[in-house]
Amino acid sequence: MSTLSEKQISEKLKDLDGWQFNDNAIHTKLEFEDFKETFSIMTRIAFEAEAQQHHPEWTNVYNTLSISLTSHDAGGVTEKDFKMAKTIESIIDTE
Ligand SMILES: C[C@H](O)[C@H](O)[C@H]1CNC2=NC(N)=NC(=O)C2=N1
Repeated sequence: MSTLSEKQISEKLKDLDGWQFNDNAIHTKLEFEDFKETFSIMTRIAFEAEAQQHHPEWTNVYNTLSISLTSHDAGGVTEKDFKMAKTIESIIDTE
């Protein structure tokens, strides 16, 4: 899959709340009630990531979760990253 241009990325970011582009990836930082809720969401994201064969780079500290998405195979941001970001948003919205 081919990488998106910076212009395409900023257009697509308009459909996503709280995501930014820098360092060749799209990023968000989320905050939840407590560790249990955060890790439960991470588990759901993990199953979806496996299904899409597209895995986040992430850091969890207690109730915060920082996520970066990039397509290593392609060397930049692709549609796969936006698909995963949308999936993450839909998982969060059902909480
Ligand atoms: C073979 C396998 O599908 C690839 O290595 C996948 C796995 N998960 C991946 N996840 C992410 N975020 N980027 C990739 O380029 C990627 N490649």
